[in-house]
Amino acid sequence: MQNVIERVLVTREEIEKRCDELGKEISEAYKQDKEAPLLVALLKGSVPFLSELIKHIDLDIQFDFMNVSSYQGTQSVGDVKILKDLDISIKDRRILLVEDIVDTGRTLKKVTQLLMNKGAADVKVVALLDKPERRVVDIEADYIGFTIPDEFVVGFGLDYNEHYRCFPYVGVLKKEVYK
Ligand SMILES: O=P(O)(O)OC[C@H]1O[C@H](OP(=O)(O)OP(=O)(O)O)[C@H](O)[C@@H]1O
Ligand code: HPA
Ligand SMILES: [Mg+2]
Repeated sequence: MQNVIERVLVTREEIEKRCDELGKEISEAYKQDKEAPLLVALLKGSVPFLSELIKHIDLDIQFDFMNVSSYQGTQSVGDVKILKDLDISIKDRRILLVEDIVDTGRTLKKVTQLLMNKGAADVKVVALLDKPERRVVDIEADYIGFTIPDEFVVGFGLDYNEHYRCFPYVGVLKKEVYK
């Protein structure tokens, strides 16, 4: 275990197994549609999760990326800025938003509203992690990988100031790293 990690919360094997389950659920939910959903992944944290999840979705899905930023270090700054918009038109498309974590919920709320305003037929959310104790806005993901306690986590896409994203598991960051 890397020495900045206090303890591992979710192992690589648990993530793979859960992505398989989520992929099957999602495939089942959208299988009657004429057109498969467009997965919209939020850069950068959701990239490892998107990569694992799409292996398990048995539909002709497409994916695209948006980049919004809301965190500096371990602090949510409240204001969600759009740094990169979508390339593909989402008018009348069913969207599945792919997130690494729902924490305060501000990012999800803002992006969901934005996609609806652009004319999406429907927006659902799949999140690898959910930290419900930290929520400040009323929003929930439709598909959740793991519910975790109120601790700052890194790995499998999640960073602390752009570090530790590439750990293959999700772990609690030692407080001495950021205090
Ligand atoms: O529920 P919230 O409190 O809004 O927090 C969740 C969001 O914050 C992080 O993004 P960040 O801005 O750190 O971008 P990143 O994915 O590039 O790390 C994370 O990846 C989520 O998108
Ligand atoms: O616990 C977290 N870790 C990394 N990034 C985050 N963005 C929101 N919560 C977290
Ligand atoms: Mg981040």
